[in-house]
Amino acid sequence: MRQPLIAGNWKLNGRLEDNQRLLEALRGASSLRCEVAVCPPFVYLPQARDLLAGYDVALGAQDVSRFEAGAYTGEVSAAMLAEFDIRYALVGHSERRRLLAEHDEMVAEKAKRLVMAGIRPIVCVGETLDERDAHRTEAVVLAQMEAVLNAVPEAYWPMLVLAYEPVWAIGTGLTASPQQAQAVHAVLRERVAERSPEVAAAIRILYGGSMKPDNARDLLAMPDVDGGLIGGASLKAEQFLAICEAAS
Ligand SMILES: O=C(CO)COP(=O)(O)O
Repeated sequence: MRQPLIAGNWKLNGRLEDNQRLLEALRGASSLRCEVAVCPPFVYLPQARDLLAGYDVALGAQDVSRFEAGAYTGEVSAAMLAEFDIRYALVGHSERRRLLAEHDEMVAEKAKRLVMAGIRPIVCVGETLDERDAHRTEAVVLAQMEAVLNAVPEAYWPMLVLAYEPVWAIGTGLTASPQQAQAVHAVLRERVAERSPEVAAAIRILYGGSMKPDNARDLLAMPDVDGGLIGGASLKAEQFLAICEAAS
């Protein structure tokens, strides 16, 4: 059985004082049956690590450099993250693909850096509304996923987590229906199965895009939805914890 994972992506939000309240409230998540992770901005990772020490809430970063070290101003490497007990890092979030022109090859390089440093990549894939309307959803998400599978050595595939985040559902209040999400998750898992049935059976595929307490249960009830990547609702302890409970 795949243990559900609920990960909160804070995006570009947070202040020391507000974080403290939120993180203290999230300590309550450590008694739940699902795995819980928070992904604050880089600078707040040490604060989150300190406030969650001794609690079963994992830390994730929102990104990582595709470079190992050197003259890359502003970048944060996988080895640096590994010094801070970081278990997960997002790669390929659609906001970065769109606003910062990240393409599949860069996302794949980042995933490879992470696994080599012992950090589990949460690989985000998802189609835009235009791509969905043009019946290109499957082709888009499969290409995004395969770029990572092709770059990361097979021995490290068990470290991967996938996140299906339809771009049209992120921050819009529109959610993929449970059936829409399930259909894409099943396609992703089938493609992994063609390459490794064992990895396909174990890999967790999260859904992200306006997941809230009132729709989480139905989405998480789908056989191939193994958790959630939560944006807006991860900033409110009550909502985030309610989603974690729905997954437990
Ligand atoms: O992008 C997301 C998580 O990475 C989803 O964001 P929202 O939950 O705010 O739609």
